[in-house]
Amino acid sequence: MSAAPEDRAQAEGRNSEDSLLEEDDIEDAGETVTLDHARPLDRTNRPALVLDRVSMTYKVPSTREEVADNLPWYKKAVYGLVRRQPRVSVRALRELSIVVGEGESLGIVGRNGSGKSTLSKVISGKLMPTTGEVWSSGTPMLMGVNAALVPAISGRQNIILGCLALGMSRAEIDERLPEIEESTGLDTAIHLPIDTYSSGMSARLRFAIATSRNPEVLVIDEALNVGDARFRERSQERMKELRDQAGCVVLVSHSRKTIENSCSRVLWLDNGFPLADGDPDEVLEGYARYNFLLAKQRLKEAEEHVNSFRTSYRNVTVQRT
Ligand SMILES: Nc1ncnc2c1ncn2[C@@H]1O[C@H](COP(=O)(O)OP(=O)(O)OP(=O)(O)O)[C@@H](O)[C@H]1O
Repeated sequence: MSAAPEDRAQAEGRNSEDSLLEEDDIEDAGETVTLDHARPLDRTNRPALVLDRVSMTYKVPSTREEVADNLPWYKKAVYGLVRRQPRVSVRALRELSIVVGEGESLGIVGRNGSGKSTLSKVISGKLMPTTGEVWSSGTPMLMGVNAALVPAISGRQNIILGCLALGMSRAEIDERLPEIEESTGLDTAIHLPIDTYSSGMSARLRFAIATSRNPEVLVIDEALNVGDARFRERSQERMKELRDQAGCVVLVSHSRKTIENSCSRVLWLDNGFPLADGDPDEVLEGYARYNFLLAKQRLKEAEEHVNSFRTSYRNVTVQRT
């Protein structure tokens, strides 16, 4: 284990603007995982990624009048003086501890605003968690739909730039360039400026750049949902290769098919809470039923359904040796 962002003090103020589930309802007891390289884990392979009591609370300005009304007089005065809106805490991630083993691919599902992107940013180090620590066996790489590409230059030049940004030497890039170009499947379009590309073509390029280095921990946020059947097949093959090379993949997606085809395990988040973590068929089935009940406005049944998952979920306990 190498990377360990520092523990940060608990954020002040714990009032989320809307919360479906209460924190006290999450049980803390559960499996214990020991961070010791010499001893392999029972349940997983060696850990590639460990999240230890990670949570994330954003502080954001709010125009909601009750927020301002409920402030003590001195805070009202301060906000009035600096003409700022009062801030509220949005709890994007409640306390979460998970271990992802080498060779595993973890899918993350959940409704809009459930904390998936926040989690992917925390894992990849783009965002410092409010509490807790993230440990990984290598530097995690986040590949998102918005990964930066330079529009005016060709696909090939973007590959070179992207690989330089990933820390590859020019000689290494020259050696691997034909293989990376081939993996995009873009053929002669690789020589055209990428502002002429379709979104699927750009997605292929981003995927090829991000996976060119065999990162030990690859975090993919939605990027596989675009592209045609051939691209999806290629990307699944590549993800399998990455997993086989003892890395781990974390994939955020709204597409059940993408998760089904690519993941060996699925984490379901709801309003920042982990509801289930396990077999893809089981978790995806539960999530699909929840969405079905919500869509049919069968809210009581939906709540009972979600509660049955909530009570069966166990956070792991991470111990250091
Ligand atoms: N930069 C930010 N500042 C303040 N609040 C944020 C920020 N990013 C996300 N949030 C809030 O955190 C919560 C979780 O958002 P997040 O984007 O992680 O959810 P998500 O599951 O990825 O959603 P979606 O499926 O819609 O992409 C939401 O309530 C959102 O409003």
